[in-house]
Amino acid sequence: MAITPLPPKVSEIFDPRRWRTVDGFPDADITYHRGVERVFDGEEVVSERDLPVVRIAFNRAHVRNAFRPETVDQLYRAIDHARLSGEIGAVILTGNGPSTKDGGWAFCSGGDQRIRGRDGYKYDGGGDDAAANAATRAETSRAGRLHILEVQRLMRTSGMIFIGAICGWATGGGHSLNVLCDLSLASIEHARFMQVDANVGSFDGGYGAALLARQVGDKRAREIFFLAREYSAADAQRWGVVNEAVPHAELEAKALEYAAIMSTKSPQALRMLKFAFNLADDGLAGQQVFAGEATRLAYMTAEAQEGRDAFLERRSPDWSSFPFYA
Ligand SMILES: CC(C)(COP(=O)(O)OP(=O)(O)OC[C@H]1O[C@@H](n2cnc3c(N)ncnc32)[C@H](O)[C@@H]1OP(=O)(O)O)[C@@H](O)C(=O)NCCC(=O)NCCSC(=O)CCC(=O)c1ccccc1C(=O)O
Repeated sequence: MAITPLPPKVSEIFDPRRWRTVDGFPDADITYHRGVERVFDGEEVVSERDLPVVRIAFNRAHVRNAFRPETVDQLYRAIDHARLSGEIGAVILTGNGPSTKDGGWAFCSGGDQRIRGRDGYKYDGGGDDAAANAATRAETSRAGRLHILEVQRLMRTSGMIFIGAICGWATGGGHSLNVLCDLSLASIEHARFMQVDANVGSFDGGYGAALLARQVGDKRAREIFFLAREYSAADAQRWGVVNEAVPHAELEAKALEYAAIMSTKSPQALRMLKFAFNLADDGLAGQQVFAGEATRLAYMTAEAQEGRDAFLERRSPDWSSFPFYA
């Protein structure tokens, strides 16, 4: 059993003793850690075991954790890595902080407005002029310019449970990411919510608006978008935008507690429940995700295996031992 070095403290409320750095992600715009249980003998770690939880955090505190295309690529890659490992039940999505510039905290303030061009957000070096655009077009079109929406879909279709740990501002696309989280916690002292999309000529008319209306009710969702007024962690809890408002210092510990509780539950049951909650709102895409999992379960039965074996053995399938459940 490997014992890994304690990671650097990436955020004021990040506890290095409870995490290890995930190898292969030397990204600057996000940080990515795997949860561990370490047993200490004084200062010395005597044993360590991986837990089924990861922490993915925006790491651009100087701009209130606004995302640029590179951030979105890195975020997508980390989530996908966790998903494909088959070892992760919960993802804590948060922001590192505070800003060394002014001490401000942010979960995420949405798209980085400094690199927003006429047709979307630009990769580094891709300005609004034709020459720069030509140079970056292939890269840009590969990943998509509003590809935070791809992250939203990945969050929705992955069986992992996303826990938003809202440590500061959640605005614009960051507000939407909180809406997308399956569960959310907000820092009483620092979490602040404001759906500013309409201030800057943007509109998340997908999950960001429709799912919000599911959570807070239609009139309240319209108020949040149309008036773009700031609201607090307490408001967010009262309105159903987050599950709990907790003291800032306890935010990440509480998120880990949620993950630990869920790790005592059946992974299959949690996955099927998540997809069942999503099904109606996601239409046929939601039905496809739910049905995909149902098919996976069916493949594990003797009945489905009889169908496969009969084909491979060039005989008629014998269904006689399988009941008609009704
Ligand atoms: C977040 C604020 C309310 C915080 O206010 P305050 O604490 O007073 O701090 P400031 O002094 O304003 O900011 C500190 C520092 O950070 C810079 N900054 C903050 N936010 C951004 C940002 N989003 N982009 C770039 N830079 C930002 C700010 O300029 C300061 O820098 P200095 O150099 O120190 O001056 C407040 O900052 C604020 O309102 N920020 C802007 C929020 C915003 O407009 N967000 C974008 C909304 S639009 C969006 O997110 C679209 C996203 C998207 O891709 C999308 C597209 C299509 C469909 C769906 C989506 C989707 O929403 O997902």
